[in-house]
Amino acid sequence: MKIKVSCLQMDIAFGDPVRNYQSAEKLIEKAMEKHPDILVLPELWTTGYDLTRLDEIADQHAMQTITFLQAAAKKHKVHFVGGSVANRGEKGVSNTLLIITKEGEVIHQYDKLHLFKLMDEHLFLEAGSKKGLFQVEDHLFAGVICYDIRFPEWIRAHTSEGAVALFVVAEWPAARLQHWRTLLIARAIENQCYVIACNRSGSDPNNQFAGHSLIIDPWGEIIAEAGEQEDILSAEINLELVKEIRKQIPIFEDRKPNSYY
Ligand SMILES: NC(=O)CCC(=O)C(=O)O
Repeated sequence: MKIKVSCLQMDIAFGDPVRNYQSAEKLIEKAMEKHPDILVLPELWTTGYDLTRLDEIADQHAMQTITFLQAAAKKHKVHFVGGSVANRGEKGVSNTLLIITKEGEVIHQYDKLHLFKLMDEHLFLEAGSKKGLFQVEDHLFAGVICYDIRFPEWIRAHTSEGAVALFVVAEWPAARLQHWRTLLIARAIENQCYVIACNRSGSDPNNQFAGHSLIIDPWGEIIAEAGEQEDILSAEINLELVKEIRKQIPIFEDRKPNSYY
């Protein structure tokens, strides 16, 4: 089964949701020229890391972003791994990944588990606890957020339940571009899954971001990579390849989890 995915590597206006919805709308229109099945947006794309102003700009139950993505999904008949948003709920603000089908149904919301202290997330955000597994047209996928890729056991918790592709949404700084590329390739090889990783471009008052969104096959080969600037990165993924590679080197059968801890 072949699926076309596109990452919207957008520049994010700091603390300005109105501008960011406008930018996203334009990028979505442009991305649809290539007729993708799934569109991916970056982390915290409506606000950026303007965490000190979350009282003003966090999205109440993510409703504004959900409504925006539902309309786009139905208009273009495309599934969304809709990036993450600063989502104000009952217990505070979470960094929430939104999965919306082409029919406009919200099928999963994943709250980032590992909060990144270097960018003050622990001071302003609540950590989640549930996995990012979701199903699109009979395929089991996983969605995680940025710093989560440094935790191989968290990714393995998803692939050992059968996930065949890992979607990563990120605001990853250029200062650690080498980590970004190396970790994503490693997660693809060790889990024998596709990795579709959408980073942002541009800068905010504290960081220059790396761009370099990546689409990596289950053998660890990069099949598409963006540069530093705002861009749309597209590729076709072939989910049969996951089955073939898992058969050739059966790591999921060969694991010895009882000996690991
Ligand atoms: N937004 C993030 O989670 C950034 C993670 C990061 O930069 C890292 O090095 O890890």
